[in-house]
Amino acid sequence: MRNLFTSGRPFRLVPYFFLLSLLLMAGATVLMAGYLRHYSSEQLLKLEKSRAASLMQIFENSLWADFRPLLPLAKDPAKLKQVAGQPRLREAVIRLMSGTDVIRVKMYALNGVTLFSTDPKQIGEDENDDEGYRHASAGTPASELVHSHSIDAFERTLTDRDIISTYVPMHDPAGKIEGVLEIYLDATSFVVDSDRQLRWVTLAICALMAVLFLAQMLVVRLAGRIIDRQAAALSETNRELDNRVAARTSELANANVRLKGEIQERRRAEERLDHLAHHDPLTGLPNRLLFQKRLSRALSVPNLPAYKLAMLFIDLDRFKDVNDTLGHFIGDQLLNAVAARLADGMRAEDMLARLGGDEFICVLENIANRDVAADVAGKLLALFQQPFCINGNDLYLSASIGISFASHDGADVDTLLRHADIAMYAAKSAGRNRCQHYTPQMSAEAEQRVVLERQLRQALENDEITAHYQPQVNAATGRLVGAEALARWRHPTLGMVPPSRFIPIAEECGLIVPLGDQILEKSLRQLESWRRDGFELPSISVNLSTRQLERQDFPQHVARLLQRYQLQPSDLELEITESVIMEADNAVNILAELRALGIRLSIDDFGTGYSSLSYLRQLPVQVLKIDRSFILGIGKGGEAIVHAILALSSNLGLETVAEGVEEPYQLEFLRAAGCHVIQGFLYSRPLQEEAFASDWRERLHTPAHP
Ligand SMILES: Nc1nc2c(ncn2[C@@H]2O[C@H](COP(=O)(O)O[C@H]3[C@@H](O)[C@H](n4cnc5c(=O)[nH]c(N)nc54)O[C@@H]3COP(=O)(O)O)[C@@H](O)[C@H]2O)c(=O)[nH]1
Repeated sequence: MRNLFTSGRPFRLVPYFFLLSLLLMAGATVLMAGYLRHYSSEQLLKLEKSRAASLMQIFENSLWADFRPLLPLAKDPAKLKQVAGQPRLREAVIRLMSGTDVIRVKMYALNGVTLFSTDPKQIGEDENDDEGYRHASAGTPASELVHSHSIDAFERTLTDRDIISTYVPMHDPAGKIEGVLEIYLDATSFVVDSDRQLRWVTLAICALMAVLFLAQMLVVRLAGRIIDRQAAALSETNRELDNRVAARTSELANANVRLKGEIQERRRAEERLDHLAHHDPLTGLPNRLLFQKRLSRALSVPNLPAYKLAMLFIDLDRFKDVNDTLGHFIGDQLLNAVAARLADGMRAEDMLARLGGDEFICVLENIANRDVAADVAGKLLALFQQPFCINGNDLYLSASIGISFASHDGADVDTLLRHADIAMYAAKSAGRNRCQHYTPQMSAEAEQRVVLERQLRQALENDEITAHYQPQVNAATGRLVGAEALARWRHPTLGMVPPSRFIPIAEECGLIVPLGDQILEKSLRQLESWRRDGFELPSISVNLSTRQLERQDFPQHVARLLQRYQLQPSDLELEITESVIMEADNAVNILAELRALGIRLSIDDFGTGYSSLSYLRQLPVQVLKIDRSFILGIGKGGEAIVHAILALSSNLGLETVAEGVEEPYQLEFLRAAGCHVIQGFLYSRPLQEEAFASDWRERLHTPAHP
């Protein structure tokens, strides 16, 4: 709002007030002076009127009788002049008025004719037009003040005079007006006095007004300065305020911009958090949480028909080996590549999620029938036929898939997931790289595994686990060079439980540590026992699991056992698979400690893992066992691989053991190729200690060929 202080033009109070006040005061002074003048002349006239009335009374009493006879002559002016002009009358009047201020007397008849005048020239003149005369003839005395430069008085001429002429009615004895008397009074002295007084009074008023004006001006000027200062201060304050408001507005605008930015940033952060909370950071696929939410929603449809929604549980085969041998960086890249390939192979409406590790879930909604799920699973498995190129290396991989159907195999997320997992496990057990539909039988088997675990625990407590021994024969000489101790479990009711059944369970539940310890101690005790009996078996091989190798005191434990049974470290060979070495924490150091003790170390199932050759060179191993799968290839085109492994082993300065040799041609090939030791059913199955001793005691020194 624009006002005095904000309009930009300061209000000039003093000049405005000066002008206005001057005008008002001058006006007031003029009015007051005028009024005083008017009042004093009124007073003067009033006074003169009363004096005239008194003089009239005197005149009426003294002389009117002499003049009354003139009244009839008013109709005849000539005659009137003659009669009224008589000096006698004039002198009588002058005599009567002498000593007074009266300078002229006139009388009028009621017809307006001048009946008498101390100036004889005026006798007979008509005064009808005179206002004073008209008022007096009507009964009202009237006075008027005039200034005369020159007037004839009784006996002289007066100059510059203020004259008051007063008209008063003359009455007959009955009180009836019969004429008018006009008396001229010289009021000059009064007027001069009055004017002088009036001048003084006016001067006093002017002085008072001037003082008042000056006082006002001082006050107003002072007030003006104060107002100016306040206005300036106010204006400054306003400016400051405006500046502050502008600055604050700008700050607020900036803050608003920042706030908007922060809100957007927060929204983005929330979206990121939400995305992180619901997605796998490695592959970007939905994670377990999002998968559960979406599946719960899909399952909440009432009366969902069977075989309309399928869940595919995908687990990569031997992925752990990749991770362990090639490292997590390659493993992560491989998982990413797998996720991308799986996503490409699926319909947009299907959901692919990563549960963690190498486990993926695929949910197929609105499928036509049960076969569709198997078809999709087949397509997904086919995606693995091509290698994954990671860091320039072609990696071959397969997957196992378990399938469960909503309604049919479970109504909720957990049940469906558990059953798909069980089916996947069955696919793995059946040889991997395949898919399996869930069946209740699988659950039964899973339960059996739980039962078996409990029974295995009891078996260990009851010392039901024994060791059987399989001979190892020098390929060139046919002499017995050692034996591999293999765990055997004869259950009181189940009978013989194969190691392929209970060893994986023992590894899963951790029972492999006490089991491995028992086999190790029993083998060493047996070796010591045989030697006491004169059966000088050169050495004994024992399998080692990841969990055992992870025990930091394992080398000391082995050393104590060797000492207990008075054996040399070289009497013992420990077999470790590539995956065991890769899986176990600190494996290389533990192996180094074992080697430092003098214990022989052997790489078991060589060729099935992913260990790199450079890594192999660093291991303190002395023996390399060629996996049975390669031996099976002999005679079937797989000889080159066996040659390569033997050459590698030779280059590394390792002894080579071929396991799973069943056929004579395999033996012939291996012997010709330079393999050092043969182990397999061709020579013997694993045997109980007595059988082993009785069968092989003699063959220590005598070459024994099958
Ligand atoms: N950690 C431990 N693992 C152990 C222990 N005892 C056994 N095992 C491992 O269990 C797997 C199965 O063993 P098993 O059924 O005893 O099979 C062994 C041999 O019987 C078998 N073999 C030997 N020769 C032949 C043959 O000519 N044909 C044929 N079909 N099978 C044959 O090979 C198994 C020996 O394998 P390996 O140990 O790799 O030399 C097996 O992986 C065992 O390692 C234990 O105490 N601890």
